[in-house]
Amino acid sequence: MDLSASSLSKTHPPFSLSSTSSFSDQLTFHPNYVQLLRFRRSHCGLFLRNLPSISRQNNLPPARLSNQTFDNDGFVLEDVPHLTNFLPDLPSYPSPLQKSQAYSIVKNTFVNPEDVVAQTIVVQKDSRRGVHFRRAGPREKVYFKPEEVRACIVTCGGLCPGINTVIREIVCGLNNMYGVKDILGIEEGYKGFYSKNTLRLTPKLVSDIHKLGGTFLRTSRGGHDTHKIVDNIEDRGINQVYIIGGDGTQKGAALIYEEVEKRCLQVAVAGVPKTIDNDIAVIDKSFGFDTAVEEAQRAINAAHVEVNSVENGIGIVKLMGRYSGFIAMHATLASRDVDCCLIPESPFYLEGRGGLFEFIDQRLKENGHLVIVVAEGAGQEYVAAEVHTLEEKDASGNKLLLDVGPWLSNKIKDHFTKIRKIAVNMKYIDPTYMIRAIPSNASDNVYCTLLAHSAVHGAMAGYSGFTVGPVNSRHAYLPIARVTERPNTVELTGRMWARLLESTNQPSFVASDQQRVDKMIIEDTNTKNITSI
Ligand SMILES: Nc1ncnc2c1ncn2[C@@H]1O[C@H](COP(=O)(O)OP(=O)(O)O)[C@@H](O)[C@H]1O
Ligand SMILES: O=P(O)(O)OC[C@H]1O[C@](O)(COP(=O)(O)O)[C@@H](O)[C@@H]1O
Ligand SMILES: [Mg+2]
Repeated sequence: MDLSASSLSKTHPPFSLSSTSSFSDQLTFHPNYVQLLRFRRSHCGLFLRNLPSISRQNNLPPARLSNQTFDNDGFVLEDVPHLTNFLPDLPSYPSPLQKSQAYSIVKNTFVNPEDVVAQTIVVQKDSRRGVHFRRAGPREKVYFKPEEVRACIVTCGGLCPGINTVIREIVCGLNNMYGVKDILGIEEGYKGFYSKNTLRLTPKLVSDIHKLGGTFLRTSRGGHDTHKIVDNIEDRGINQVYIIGGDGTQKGAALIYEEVEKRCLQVAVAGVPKTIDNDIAVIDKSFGFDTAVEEAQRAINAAHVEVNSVENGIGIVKLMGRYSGFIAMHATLASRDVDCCLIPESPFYLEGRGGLFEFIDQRLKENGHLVIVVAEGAGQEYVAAEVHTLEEKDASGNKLLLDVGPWLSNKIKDHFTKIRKIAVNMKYIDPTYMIRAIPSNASDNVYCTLLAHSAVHGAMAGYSGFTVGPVNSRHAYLPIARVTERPNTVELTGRMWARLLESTNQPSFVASDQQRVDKMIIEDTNTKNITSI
């Protein structure tokens, strides 16, 4: 089975199959597999602007290879687009890596075009083969002459440890592996395409940036205007676009790719997923996450030292995690000093049997102190019920969260001092931005290097409209929609959460039916002041 992009377009020359409607799906049969080709007759040519760029190879309608299915044992390849899908005459060249001193000693310098990465690796004897992604890595043929490449890099959304390493490694990877010299930095996120001058990036300029937190290119939320961005890409003669950002950014990258395809531009659009929350689906984990978990240990440790030194000490540490509690869960598991971890995925309650107050009471009696880790997105519904503010959004349209940390601290303090008449020593720590702003640790640095290089190899090989990331430890090219269609969240029925519950012995807050009924009666009794249950 030959899955190389060129062989697919050779085996099934897309434009020999004509289609008169603007969208039509055609099935073409191959001895080994069924290939679903969706041909989109769109407006190539109508959008051609008066530019000398190498993008205007022809006016043929773009075709998209949406996926291929191995028909007899359930093999599915969720492929990424290739420039030859809509520029079938695009010439290819031998990869400059063939002459690289470093790579010449590698046994297999190039990835076999048929290599794929399985999404599910735990299988049974009779399992269907399931979903696969194209393996990332250098290809024997490239679709850009190094001297004709003008690449650009942009970073969008919130900060995350490791962004600078990714920037550095895209610049150095393009330069050292492929001899690409013309690399531009787009400053301050998507809006920088049309509102800022570019910055010329050289290996020398970026050589030390991996030691710094933040993003060398600065960042922003909002400001995604697909047409203005793609106009700008054309105007500047850019033909490789590297986009580092989270789910919102990757959705924006998909729109940029669609527009590029519509205009038939020879532009490779490569996404590198970034999120400190680890909420990007499909990939094993996001860069900077390890660093964040490690740095969170310092805050948890401080809280533990503080509460261990006083009477009835209660430490609360707030960690990032808008909708996904991965940082809180992993930081808790790693630390073993945490008594209770609250995450957005697991609703909790304060009062009554099995509630947080009862648990705090027990731990104070047993140990004289406790530490709670709370993810910023936890308990939002309770805070909202009491703090009456208008629902606000940031410039990207993300809902602004209410601050659960001070709310929880006050609730606990009030309950123990006013109702239980127990003096507690509350120590509240919010290290969220301090964690996000640090440089990446050693393992994230290596990870960022692999991500950056995968993106560079993919773009040079002519893939476009893809994102990169490890799937079961092997780096792959992923369709952007696959990583943005739903967020990655902590599975409450998974073993990792069970490990956490087992390690803290905190309430699961999943009350049994009887507990629920009892709790409702107690709450009802409290409000109506009825004594009989
Ligand atoms: N659905 C979307 N379509 C296009 N662009 C988007 C979308 N969501 C967000 N963006 C753009 O992506 C950038 C970053 O998005 P944001 O949500 O702030 O961060 P992140 O990428 O980290 O999730 C912003 O410039 C924003 O305008
Ligand atoms: O204050 P800011 O910069 O808007 O960022 C806060 C948000 O950014 C994050 O760190 C990450 O969000 P993104 O991945 O969308 O950038 C969230 O955990 C947090 O809620
Ligand atoms: Mg996001």
